[in-house]
Amino acid sequence: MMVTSNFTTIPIIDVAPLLAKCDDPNGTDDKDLLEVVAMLDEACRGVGFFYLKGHGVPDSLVRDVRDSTRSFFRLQDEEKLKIKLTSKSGFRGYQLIKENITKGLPDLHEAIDLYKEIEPGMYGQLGTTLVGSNQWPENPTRMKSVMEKYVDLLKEVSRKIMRGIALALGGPVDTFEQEQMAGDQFWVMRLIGYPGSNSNSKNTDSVGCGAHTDYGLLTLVNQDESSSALEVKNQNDEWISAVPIPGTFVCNIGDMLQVWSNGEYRSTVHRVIVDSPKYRVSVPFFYEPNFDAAVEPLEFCKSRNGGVARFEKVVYGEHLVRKVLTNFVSYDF
Ligand SMILES: N=C(N)NCCCC[C@H](N)C(=O)O
Ligand SMILES: O=C(O)CCC(=O)C(=O)O
Ligand SMILES: [Fe+2]
Repeated sequence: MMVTSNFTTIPIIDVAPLLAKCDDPNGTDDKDLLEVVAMLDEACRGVGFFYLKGHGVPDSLVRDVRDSTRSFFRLQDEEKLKIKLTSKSGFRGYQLIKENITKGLPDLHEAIDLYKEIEPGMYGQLGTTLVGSNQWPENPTRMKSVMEKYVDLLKEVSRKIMRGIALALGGPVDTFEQEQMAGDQFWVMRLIGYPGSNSNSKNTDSVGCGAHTDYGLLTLVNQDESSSALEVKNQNDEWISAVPIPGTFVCNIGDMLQVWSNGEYRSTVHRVIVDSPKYRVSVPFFYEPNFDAAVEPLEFCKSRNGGVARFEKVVYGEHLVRKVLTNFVSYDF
């Protein structure tokens, strides 16, 4: 298939046939499913981003996730800081505007960081930085139950998309469900609020989140419908806007899938530009490999490239912890 990396649009993929049939032992020959697989292959190869349509997550829940996030960020700082993110909280909790840094510059966003629970001793030394449970606010009271329900549904959608991606890469359907890969997958979720800005130029006052790639397998972004802010970089260094499309998630490939696919699928650089006076809420869910997965190019991907590995082996948890430890102005709190 043609690799078109100077994309100017982001494809929309209706994954309903894949979700319906990917767990059925005979379903993977289905014509509609294979059509989705072909579209995934093209999108992951050429763009690294696509809109996920037909995901089956109820719109009321998708909205509730954004609305409860918005109500929390409307509270006074004093209230929000009751669940402050610290090194002692396993980097879980609330961070103020400009406390998160990307490439050395503070980002114009506030956020709550959530991770799958890690109990003391799990993963040995590797797990210590993120040991803990998530911190939930008193208000809105429904936040915890809304988010936990949402995480459960998004994990299942993501597992099925990864089945489609496994087929798209030419591997067995359950490639990523293997015990040592993402059979006991980790997850991350960020509830993010971007303050409105009057800046209409793309200067440092308008960087909601600096240019970066995501760390794991697959990201599903639930963004406000009314503000366009997420931008994706193509190979000509042009920024393509991922305008919100109601009823869809923006979906993109993370660093670990880039490594497993031996670079056939890229973790594409993206950023968030805040140049509208309107407050924007966005909630990315990150579906990740096992915390302790050792990730290296898959044999069936490498073989298409003369058996040459384009990436070195990386342990996902080490990659994540390295990022977390450099993501904050000061984590000595
Ligand atoms: N868990 C994920 N993928 N989070 C993405 C955050 C990207 C911004 C972060 N400050 C950075 O510099 O990476
Ligand atoms: O705010 C967004 O829409 C995306 C944020 C993002 O790229 C991230 O948190 O990794
Ligand atoms: Fe991102």
